[in-house]
Amino acid sequence: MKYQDTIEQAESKLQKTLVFLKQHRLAASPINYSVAYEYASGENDDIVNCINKDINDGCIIDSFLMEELYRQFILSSDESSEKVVQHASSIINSTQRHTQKAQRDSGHYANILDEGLLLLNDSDPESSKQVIEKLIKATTYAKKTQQMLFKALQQAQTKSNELQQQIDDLHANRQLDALTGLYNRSVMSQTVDMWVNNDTKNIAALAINLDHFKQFNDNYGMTIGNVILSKVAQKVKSYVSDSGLPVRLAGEEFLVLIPDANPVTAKEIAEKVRVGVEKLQFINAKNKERLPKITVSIGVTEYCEKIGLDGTIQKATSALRMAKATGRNRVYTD
Ligand SMILES: Nc1nc2c(ncn2[C@@H]2O[C@H](COP(=O)(O)OP(=O)(O)OP(=O)(O)O)[C@@H](O)[C@H]2O)c(=O)[nH]1
Repeated sequence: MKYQDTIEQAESKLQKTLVFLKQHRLAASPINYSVAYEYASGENDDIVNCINKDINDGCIIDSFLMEELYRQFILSSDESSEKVVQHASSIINSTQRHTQKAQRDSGHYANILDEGLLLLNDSDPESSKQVIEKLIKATTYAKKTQQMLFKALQQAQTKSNELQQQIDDLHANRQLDALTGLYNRSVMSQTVDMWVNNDTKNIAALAINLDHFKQFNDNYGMTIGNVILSKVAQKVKSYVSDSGLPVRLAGEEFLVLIPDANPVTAKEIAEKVRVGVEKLQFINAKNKERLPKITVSIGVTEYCEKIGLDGTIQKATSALRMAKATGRNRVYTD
């Protein structure tokens, strides 16, 4: 990021950033601050659009969202991509250097060969012997150059495999939420677009939310809360990742989208997830104390093209609210 503001401009943006953080009750952590600054300065359109949309939709601007925006629009475009690009250009430069040297050497070798063949003379064995010796020397040198080139190409191959791995990791990182390993919102939108374009029928939407999680955080702290959140997410994923797309929608809210699942199947899957989470047992690693049961409430609905993904999420969330209102730790289908 590069800012070339005057002191006055920077101060005004700082003020706006602090107001934003205060307004949304966000701690001034480095990540929250960076995203809030980008928003307040209005320079990062992606961040401005996402936050404005969430505000308009009445969504809470929490540190989870800030982290996602940071990873998606600040971190990814700066550090990680830069490292991969640097790595790629070092491979290309090194391979180019070796190839150019090999080209020069083989041109030189061809000249020596041409000249030598012209000078070979049956009637003058002594001069022919000298020519042959020169040719042997040049051949040995050319062989060495080729071996060096071969080695350099092998190294470039190894490096480019590493690079491919880095690119794959980077790609996966951009798709996954760091805490839970579930997919993020941008993968969700892309996947639903793809399903709709392919005429996929019966996309079930399950909105999943941990019950009384605030109380849990208050009693055991955010760090243990984070571990629980991640374990619950893994459990959810274990039931649906073969057939559907598990997404971390917001702080402690997950959404699972399952194509080709009629309402009966969707309800069955939701019930399996609910029971699976209920059965999880957590032990506090520090004092070996057994932690209270964690349960989830689940709202089930069906994707409706007329109202789109946002409308479908709202419908699933309404069903989830009914599951909460009717006692929690239950599945409600609309
Ligand atoms: N540890 C942790 N907590 C989070 C995270 N994201 C959101 N939360 C917490 O989740 C809690 C959600 O609280 P509420 O929306 O009041 O809901 P609840 O206490 O689960 O109550 P019900 O949903 O009505 O059952 C808040 O305390 C948030 O701070 C996160 O990433 N980690």
